[in-house]
Amino acid sequence: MFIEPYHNQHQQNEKRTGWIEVVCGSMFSGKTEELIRRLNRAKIAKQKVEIFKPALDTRYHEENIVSHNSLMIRSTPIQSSQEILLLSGDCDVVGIDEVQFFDSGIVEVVNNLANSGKRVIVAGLDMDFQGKPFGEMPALMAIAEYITKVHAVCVVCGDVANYSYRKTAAQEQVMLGETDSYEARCRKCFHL
Ligand SMILES: Nc1ncnc2c1ncn2[C@@H]1O[C@H](COP(=O)(O)OP(=O)(O)O)[C@@H](O)[C@H]1O
Ligand SMILES: Cc1cn([C@H]2C[C@H](O)[C@@H](COP(=O)(O)O)O2)c(=O)[nH]c1=O
Ligand SMILES: [Zn+2]
Repeated sequence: MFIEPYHNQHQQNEKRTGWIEVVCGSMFSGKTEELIRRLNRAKIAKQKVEIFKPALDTRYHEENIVSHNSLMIRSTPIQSSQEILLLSGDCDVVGIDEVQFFDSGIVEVVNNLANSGKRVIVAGLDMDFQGKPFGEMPALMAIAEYITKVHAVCVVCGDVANYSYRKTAAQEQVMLGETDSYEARCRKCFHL
Protein backbone atom coordinates (compact mmCIF):
# COMPACT_ATOMS: atom_id res chain seq x y z
CA MET A 1 0.00 0.00 0.00
CA PHE A 2 1.21 3.48 -0.87
CA ILE A 3 2.06 5.58 2.22
CA GLU A 4 2.23 9.33 1.75
CA PRO A 5 5.73 10.82 2.00
CA TYR A 6 5.95 13.48 4.70
CA HIS A 7 7.38 16.95 4.35
CA ASN A 8 10.89 17.42 5.68
CA GLN A 9 10.64 19.37 8.97
CA HIS A 10 13.36 21.75 7.77
CA GLN A 11 11.07 22.86 4.98
CA GLN A 12 8.29 24.11 7.19
CA ASN A 13 9.36 27.73 6.87
CA GLU A 14 10.67 27.38 3.34
CA LYS A 15 8.98 26.73 0.04
CA ARG A 16 7.57 23.19 0.21
CA THR A 17 8.65 20.45 -2.16
CA GLY A 18 5.92 19.21 -4.46
CA TRP A 19 5.83 15.83 -6.20
CA ILE A 20 3.96 13.72 -8.72
CA GLU A 21 2.27 10.36 -8.11
CA VAL A 22 0.98 8.25 -11.01
CA VAL A 23 -1.57 5.47 -10.44
CA CYS A 24 -1.83 3.38 -13.60
CA GLY A 25 -3.18 0.05 -14.83
CA SER A 26 -5.93 -1.50 -16.93
CA MET A 27 -9.64 -0.89 -16.61
CA PHE A 28 -11.16 -2.33 -13.39
CA SER A 29 -7.71 -2.43 -11.72
CA GLY A 30 -8.66 -0.02 -8.91
CA LYS A 31 -7.05 3.21 -10.17
CA THR A 32 -10.03 5.38 -9.22
CA GLU A 33 -10.46 3.58 -5.88
CA GLU A 34 -6.81 4.27 -5.07
CA LEU A 35 -7.03 7.90 -6.21
CA ILE A 36 -10.11 8.46 -4.02
CA ARG A 37 -8.40 6.76 -1.06
CA ARG A 38 -5.37 9.06 -1.29
CA LEU A 39 -7.51 12.19 -1.76
CA ASN A 40 -9.76 11.33 1.19
CA ARG A 41 -6.71 10.86 3.41
CA ALA A 42 -5.38 14.26 2.34
CA LYS A 43 -8.75 15.78 3.27
CA ILE A 44 -8.61 14.07 6.68
CA ALA A 45 -5.17 15.68 7.13
CA LYS A 46 -6.93 19.03 6.52
CA GLN A 47 -5.12 19.66 3.28
CA LYS A 48 -6.83 21.71 0.60
CA VAL A 49 -7.65 19.38 -2.28
CA GLU A 50 -8.76 20.15 -5.85
CA ILE A 51 -9.91 17.31 -8.09
CA PHE A 52 -10.35 17.31 -11.88
CA LYS A 53 -11.55 14.96 -14.57
CA PRO A 54 -11.95 15.33 -18.35
CA ALA A 55 -15.41 16.67 -19.18
CA LEU A 56 -15.82 14.02 -21.86
CA ASP A 57 -16.04 11.26 -19.23
CA THR A 58 -19.70 11.42 -18.26
CA ARG A 59 -20.12 7.66 -17.78
CA TYR A 60 -21.34 7.58 -14.19
CA HIS A 61 -21.82 11.23 -13.28
CA GLU A 62 -21.34 14.70 -14.82
CA GLU A 63 -19.20 15.97 -11.94
CA ASN A 64 -18.27 13.25 -9.48
CA ILE A 65 -15.47 10.81 -10.00
CA VAL A 66 -17.03 7.38 -9.46
CA SER A 67 -15.26 4.02 -9.23
CA HIS A 68 -16.61 0.73 -10.61
CA ASN A 69 -17.50 -0.23 -7.04
CA SER A 70 -19.41 3.02 -6.47
CA LEU A 71 -16.93 5.04 -4.39
CA MET A 72 -17.38 8.69 -5.19
CA ILE A 73 -15.68 12.05 -4.77
CA ARG A 74 -16.61 15.53 -5.99
CA SER A 75 -14.57 16.84 -8.94
CA THR A 76 -14.49 19.64 -11.51
CA PRO A 77 -14.93 18.48 -15.12
CA ILE A 78 -12.65 20.40 -17.48
CA GLN A 79 -12.07 20.56 -21.25
CA SER A 80 -8.37 21.40 -21.38
CA SER A 81 -5.29 20.83 -19.23
CA GLN A 82 -4.67 24.61 -18.90
CA GLU A 83 -7.86 24.95 -16.83
CA ILE A 84 -6.18 22.96 -14.04
CA LEU A 85 -3.60 25.73 -13.54
CA LEU A 86 -6.34 28.35 -13.43
CA LEU A 87 -8.54 26.42 -11.01
CA SER A 88 -6.08 24.86 -8.57
CA GLY A 89 -5.24 28.16 -6.81
CA ASP A 90 -3.61 27.78 -3.40
CA CYS A 91 -4.53 24.12 -2.83
CA ASP A 92 -2.07 21.61 -1.37
CA VAL A 93 -3.09 18.55 -3.38
CA VAL A 94 -4.32 18.18 -6.97
CA GLY A 95 -6.04 14.94 -8.08
CA ILE A 96 -6.72 14.12 -11.73
CA ASP A 97 -8.63 11.06 -12.98
CA GLU A 98 -8.67 9.60 -16.52
CA VAL A 99 -5.51 11.59 -17.21
CA GLN A 100 -4.88 9.63 -20.45
CA PHE A 101 -7.66 11.64 -22.11
CA PHE A 102 -6.01 15.04 -21.64
CA ASP A 103 -4.18 17.04 -24.32
CA SER A 104 -0.37 17.00 -24.45
CA GLY A 105 -0.19 20.17 -22.31
CA ILE A 106 -1.02 18.02 -19.27
CA VAL A 107 2.67 17.08 -18.79
CA GLU A 108 3.81 20.68 -18.39
CA VAL A 109 0.78 21.52 -16.24
CA VAL A 110 1.48 18.63 -13.84
CA ASN A 111 5.17 19.54 -13.71
CA ASN A 112 4.39 23.22 -12.98
CA LEU A 113 2.00 22.26 -10.18
CA ALA A 114 4.59 20.01 -8.54
CA ASN A 115 7.31 22.66 -9.02
CA SER A 116 5.09 25.13 -7.20
CA GLY A 117 4.99 22.86 -4.12
CA LYS A 118 1.82 20.86 -4.71
CA ARG A 119 1.31 17.13 -4.37
CA VAL A 120 -0.15 15.98 -7.71
CA ILE A 121 -1.85 12.57 -7.95
CA VAL A 122 -2.92 11.42 -11.42
CA ALA A 123 -4.71 8.19 -12.35
CA GLY A 124 -5.05 6.78 -15.84
CA LEU A 125 -4.90 3.89 -18.26
CA ASP A 126 -1.31 3.06 -19.15
CA MET A 127 -2.41 1.11 -22.26
CA ASP A 128 -5.28 1.38 -24.73
CA PHE A 129 -7.36 -1.52 -26.07
CA GLN A 130 -4.51 -2.44 -28.47
CA GLY A 131 -1.99 -2.71 -25.67
CA LYS A 132 -0.31 0.53 -26.84
CA PRO A 133 0.73 3.36 -24.46
CA PHE A 134 -2.19 5.74 -23.93
CA GLY A 135 -1.81 9.50 -24.50
CA GLU A 136 0.67 11.28 -22.23
CA MET A 137 0.88 8.45 -19.69
CA PRO A 138 4.47 7.45 -20.61
CA ALA A 139 5.64 11.08 -20.27
CA LEU A 140 3.82 11.47 -16.94
CA MET A 141 5.39 8.26 -15.64
CA ALA A 142 8.82 9.56 -16.69
CA ILE A 143 8.52 12.75 -14.62
CA ALA A 144 6.74 11.20 -11.59
CA GLU A 145 8.44 10.63 -8.23
CA TYR A 146 6.11 7.72 -7.45
CA ILE A 147 4.39 5.22 -9.77
CA THR A 148 1.87 2.63 -8.59
CA LYS A 149 0.69 0.01 -11.09
CA VAL A 150 -2.50 -1.65 -9.94
CA HIS A 151 -3.97 -4.82 -11.45
CA ALA A 152 -7.39 -6.25 -12.19
CA VAL A 153 -8.46 -9.90 -12.25
CA CYS A 154 -8.59 -11.58 -15.69
CA VAL A 155 -12.25 -12.34 -16.38
CA VAL A 156 -11.25 -15.34 -18.55
CA CYS A 157 -8.82 -17.22 -16.28
CA GLY A 158 -8.58 -15.36 -12.95
CA ASP A 159 -4.89 -14.44 -13.27
CA VAL A 160 -3.52 -10.94 -12.78
CA ALA A 161 -4.84 -8.70 -15.56
CA ASN A 162 -3.02 -5.70 -16.99
CA TYR A 163 -4.83 -5.34 -20.34
CA SER A 164 -8.19 -3.77 -21.23
CA TYR A 165 -9.77 -6.03 -23.86
CA ARG A 166 -12.31 -4.32 -26.15
CA LYS A 167 -15.29 -6.54 -26.91
CA THR A 168 -16.40 -4.64 -30.02
CA ALA A 169 -14.79 -4.10 -33.44
CA ALA A 170 -14.49 -0.31 -32.98
CA GLN A 171 -10.98 0.93 -33.77
CA GLU A 172 -10.93 4.51 -32.46
CA GLN A 173 -8.63 4.98 -29.48
CA VAL A 174 -11.18 6.91 -27.40
CA MET A 175 -14.41 5.01 -26.84
CA LEU A 176 -16.07 5.37 -23.46
CA GLY A 177 -17.53 2.20 -21.99
CA GLU A 178 -17.88 -0.23 -19.15
CA THR A 179 -18.37 -4.00 -18.93
CA ASP A 180 -20.59 -3.69 -22.02
CA SER A 181 -17.51 -2.90 -24.14
CA TYR A 182 -14.41 -3.86 -22.13
CA GLU A 183 -13.07 -6.60 -19.89
CA ALA A 184 -9.88 -7.00 -17.89
CA ARG A 185 -7.58 -9.72 -19.24
CA CYS A 186 -4.13 -11.13 -18.49
CA ARG A 187 -1.39 -11.19 -21.14
CA LYS A 188 -2.25 -14.72 -22.31
CA CYS A 189 -6.02 -14.18 -22.59
CA PHE A 190 -5.60 -10.72 -24.19
CA HIS A 191 -3.82 -12.39 -27.11
CA LEU A 192 -6.29 -15.31 -27.56
N1 LIG B 1 -12.07 -7.88 -13.47
C1 LIG B 1 -12.03 -7.15 -12.35
N2 LIG B 1 -10.92 -7.16 -11.59
C2 LIG B 1 -10.87 -6.44 -10.44
N3 LIG B 1 -11.87 -5.66 -9.99
C3 LIG B 1 -12.99 -5.59 -10.72
C4 LIG B 1 -13.14 -6.34 -11.92
N4 LIG B 1 -14.37 -6.08 -12.42
C5 LIG B 1 -14.96 -5.20 -11.59
N5 LIG B 1 -14.14 -4.89 -10.55
C6 LIG B 1 -14.46 -3.91 -9.51
O1 LIG B 1 -13.83 -2.70 -9.87
C7 LIG B 1 -13.31 -2.08 -8.71
C8 LIG B 1 -12.22 -1.10 -9.11
O2 LIG B 1 -12.86 -0.02 -9.76
P1 LIG B 1 -12.09 1.29 -10.18
O3 LIG B 1 -11.30 1.82 -9.03
O4 LIG B 1 -13.13 2.21 -10.77
O5 LIG B 1 -11.11 0.75 -11.30
P2 LIG B 1 -10.40 1.55 -12.51
O6 LIG B 1 -10.46 3.02 -12.18
O7 LIG B 1 -9.01 1.03 -12.54
O8 LIG B 1 -11.17 1.20 -13.75
C9 LIG B 1 -12.85 -3.26 -7.88
O9 LIG B 1 -12.73 -2.95 -6.50
C10 LIG B 1 -13.96 -4.27 -8.12
O10 LIG B 1 -15.04 -4.06 -7.21
C1 LIG C 1 -8.98 0.58 -23.06
C2 LIG C 1 -9.67 1.85 -23.46
C3 LIG C 1 -10.59 2.45 -22.63
N1 LIG C 1 -11.21 3.58 -23.01
C4 LIG C 1 -12.18 4.21 -22.11
C5 LIG C 1 -13.19 3.30 -21.52
C6 LIG C 1 -13.53 3.97 -20.21
O1 LIG C 1 -14.56 4.93 -20.51
C7 LIG C 1 -12.24 4.69 -19.82
C8 LIG C 1 -11.42 3.96 -18.80
O2 LIG C 1 -12.07 3.96 -17.57
P1 LIG C 1 -11.49 3.23 -16.26
O3 LIG C 1 -11.82 4.20 -15.14
O4 LIG C 1 -10.04 3.00 -16.42
O5 LIG C 1 -12.25 1.96 -16.11
O6 LIG C 1 -11.47 4.76 -21.03
C9 LIG C 1 -10.91 4.18 -24.23
O7 LIG C 1 -11.46 5.24 -24.57
N2 LIG C 1 -10.03 3.58 -25.05
C10 LIG C 1 -9.38 2.44 -24.72
O8 LIG C 1 -8.54 1.94 -25.54
ZN1 LIG D 1 -6.32 -14.70 -18.34
